[in-house]
Amino acid sequence: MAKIELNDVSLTFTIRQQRKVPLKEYLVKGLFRESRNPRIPIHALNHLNLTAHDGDRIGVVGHNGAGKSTLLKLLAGVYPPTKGTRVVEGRICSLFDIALGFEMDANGWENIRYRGYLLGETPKSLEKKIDGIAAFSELGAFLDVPVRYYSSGMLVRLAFSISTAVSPEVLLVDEVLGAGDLAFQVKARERMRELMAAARLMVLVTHDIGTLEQICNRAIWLQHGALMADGEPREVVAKYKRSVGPSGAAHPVGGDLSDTDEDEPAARATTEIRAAA
Ligand SMILES: Nc1ncnc2c1ncn2[C@@H]1O[C@H](COP(=O)(O)OP(=O)(O)OP(=O)(O)O)[C@@H](O)[C@H]1O
Repeated sequence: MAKIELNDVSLTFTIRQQRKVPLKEYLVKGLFRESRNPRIPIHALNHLNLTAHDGDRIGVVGHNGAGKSTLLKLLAGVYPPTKGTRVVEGRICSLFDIALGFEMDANGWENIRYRGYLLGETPKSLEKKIDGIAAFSELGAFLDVPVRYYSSGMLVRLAFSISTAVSPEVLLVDEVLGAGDLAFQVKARERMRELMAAARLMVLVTHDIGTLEQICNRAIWLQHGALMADGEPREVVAKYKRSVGPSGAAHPVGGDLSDTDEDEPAARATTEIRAAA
């Protein structure tokens, strides 16, 4: 049985206003002082409650920076909640940032093994799947070459072929359908359809409302990290669309930057971005 249970979950990132600066500038400008380089909390998720069970196919909608990807990463266990509790039961398959984390000096075959083990395969179970993974990637002789020499599209092919060879119970997907070239996309879509049908529980982040309404039986709408609506996809999407309005500029993008955070964030991101405060 697969299950997701988020109880009053909040996730706050803390960033610094200044980007990375040379040591000299850091000392001369006194950037070590809190007042000169203040911490800025970004409330990416705000007091979220969500329960999902077998059979739920949840589509997540919301503006840029609403917290959709952060929610997926929290469900996958990449980020712990700053506040509240997260329970996810079932074997998780995460389809986001899939081309990251390869061993660049290892070849394709070796990377299939490394990643397969990370996904919970055993040497025995992987042996049965490895030829299928290689065939799906269509990388042929390139599988003997260190992945450092792959193009970005070839890396995506390999990553997608491995990640989708498992049988997930909880499938977490973030706009992955644009993977690879045109020929690969056709195959990838078919594979995704099979995977989604096989998963017990799915959470899909997408800006493609048509796909969401086709695939999902439930939708949630996030705005500045808060849950605005949860229910039947058409109704939730209609509410989201109404909030955007005909001009398309109903609310500022990004997470909530209001300075009302009382928490010491558990997930402090090291980031070089200059906060657009
Ligand atoms: N690693 C990080 N460090 C600091 N802030 C972050 C980090 N990741 C996300 N954020 C912030 O958290 C907020 C939510 O970001 P998230 O990526 O979850 O949005 P999203 O809804 O997926 O947006 P989009 O539709 O643009 O992909 C944003 O304000 C973003 O700036």
